[in-house]
Parts: sequence; structure tokens; C-alpha cells
Amino acid sequence: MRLLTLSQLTKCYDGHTVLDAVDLTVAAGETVALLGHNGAGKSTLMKLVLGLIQADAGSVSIAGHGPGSAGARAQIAYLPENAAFHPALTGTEQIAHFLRLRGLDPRGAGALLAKVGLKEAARRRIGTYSKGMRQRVGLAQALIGAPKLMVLDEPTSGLDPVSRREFYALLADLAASGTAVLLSSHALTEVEARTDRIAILSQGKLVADGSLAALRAAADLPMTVHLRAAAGQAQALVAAFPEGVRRVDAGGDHLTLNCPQVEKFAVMDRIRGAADQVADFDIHPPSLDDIYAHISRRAA
Ligand SMILES: Nc1ncnc2c1ncn2[C@@H]1O[C@H](COP(=O)(O)OP(=O)(O)OP(=O)(O)O)[C@@H](O)[C@H]1O
Repeated sequence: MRLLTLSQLTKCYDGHTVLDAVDLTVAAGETVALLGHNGAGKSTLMKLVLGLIQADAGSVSIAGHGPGSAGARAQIAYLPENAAFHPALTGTEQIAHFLRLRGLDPRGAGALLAKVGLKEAARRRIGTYSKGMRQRVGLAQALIGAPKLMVLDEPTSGLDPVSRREFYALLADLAASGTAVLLSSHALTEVEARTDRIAILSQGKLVADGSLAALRAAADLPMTVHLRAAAGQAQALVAAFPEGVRRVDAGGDHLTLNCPQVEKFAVMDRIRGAADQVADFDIHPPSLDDIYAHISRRAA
């Protein structure tokens, strides 16, 4: 079931189009990463979804409800990049306060904080929390009312690698229970393995939308193969891969090859043929960084 549908969504500021006829959907249980350079239109898109600003053309549907309507607000939760909380309140007091504002039982705060891994710290003042812990308070707040769609603006910016991994594990649990997640990020490598689909905005236009595998296939970028020569075999190894064909770098006992996708079996055969000269080799498929740079360059 589609929880978010954007159709031809367009927004202009001062005669300048910052979002240009964007079509995008997010289904129940799906996690979609929205990528784009500074000023690409990510926050504008999220503000339109939240109903904070009005579109100039096109539409937003949140499970059939218009953005900002009571029906949409009941389904959607938002976590801003830097959620701010009162430092003097404990985690429990802060979440209980938000629960009361939503007309819900404040005794639910403990369960929400436990869900985001803050059970032990729940009675401590938020002023003593690390950034990662404050981000978890934000997630606990976003979970109030069991939203069906979560909109997260750069949720892991400033978090250390372990906190990032834990945050994505929480998102994976939410997605497994059917929540749709739309998140923006600049950290390409971290969304690479943790999202179902990647949507790329460039100058307000949606220039890519698909799984990493689909984007990788469409970009058709070469793989990189690093070879290490066996002892005394450096020259023979370099000679086995003529310059100008696939070799892009040779230095000392190392050799780097560019391997177009269509040639990967042929290159593997060739490496096997040179097995006596090779001590070891690694294959690197194009990363999301490579694919993103390629798609952005093409769009520009
Ligand atoms: N209220 C506004 N008035 C005029 N221009 C605006 C307004 N809000 C955003 N813009 C412009 O719209 C464009 C898109 O901005 P937006 O904040 O959506 O980008 P973003 O992709 O979220 O960028 P970042 O990654 O830096 O947060 C930018 O050129 C920005 O200057």
C-alpha cells in the first residue's frame, strides 16, 4: 500500500523553480533515501509533505489525505535534523509532555524510550545526553501515535558510526512492522546498504529513483580491480594487461584495472590466466558515491 504519493509536485520561490514536477511514492514497509546536493530541494519536498508550505502545482497524498490535514497528521511523524529538547527535563518527562499534548496517556513514555534504547537513561536530564541519545529522544517522540509514515531530515548527521548503525537498526524494525520511511541524507555510503530505494534530486528535478542495483545497472559504471603481484612478478603482471586497454594505474607491485560490466567475465578469465603472477586481487563494484556523482554530472 502506498503511504506517500507525490505527483508532479512543483514549488517556486521568487519565480525560481526549486522543485520541478517531482513524482515519488513510498509504500508501507519501504525505506526510501532522498539524496541531493545542498539546495537540491530535499527540505522543500519534506515541508510540502508535512503541509508546512503549499505547492504551486501537483499534489501530495498521505494515504489518501491532503498534506497538513487532520487525517494526514494522524499518519505522519517528522524528525528534524537537529531536534531540540529542554535540557532540564528528563527523557521520561519530555516524552510524557509530548504524549499529553497528543491527548495520550503519559505513562506510555517509558515504553517509547525503551524502544529506542533509552531505558537506562530515561530518568536522566536530557542536558546530560549525548547527541546520539538526543536523536533517539527525537525518534521516540516521532513514534508517538504509531505513525504509518516517518519523514526524517538527515537523521544521522553528527552521529558516530556505532550510533548510526543502531539508528538504522531501529528504522529497520519500524519498516519491518510496516512503517514507510522517507529520509534525507548526505551520507551516501550509509544509505547504500540500509534503504530499499534511492531517489536523487538535482536542481529540483528527480533524476533517479530505484534500488541501488537498478541505479548501478543504469549507470553502467566500470568495476575496479586491484591486483597485487606475486614476488618478483610485477613486470610480468603489468605486461599481461596492456596499457590503454583496462589498466589505469601500475606502481610497484600493484596494478589497478578498469573493468566495464560487460567485460567482467573476460577480465576474470584473464586474471586466472595470469594466476602465477598474482598474489591477491580485490574487486570493487562502483559505490553509491560513484553512481551519485555520475548521475548528478549527467543531470547537470
Ligand atoms: N523560503 C524560501 N524562500 C526563497 N528560497 C527558498 C526558501 N526555502 C528554500 N529556498 C531555496 O530553495 C532551494 C532548495 O532549498 P532546500 O532547503 O529545499 O534544499 P535542500 O536540498 O534541503 O538543501 P540542504 O541539503 O542544504 O539542506 C534553495 O535554492 C533554497 O535557497
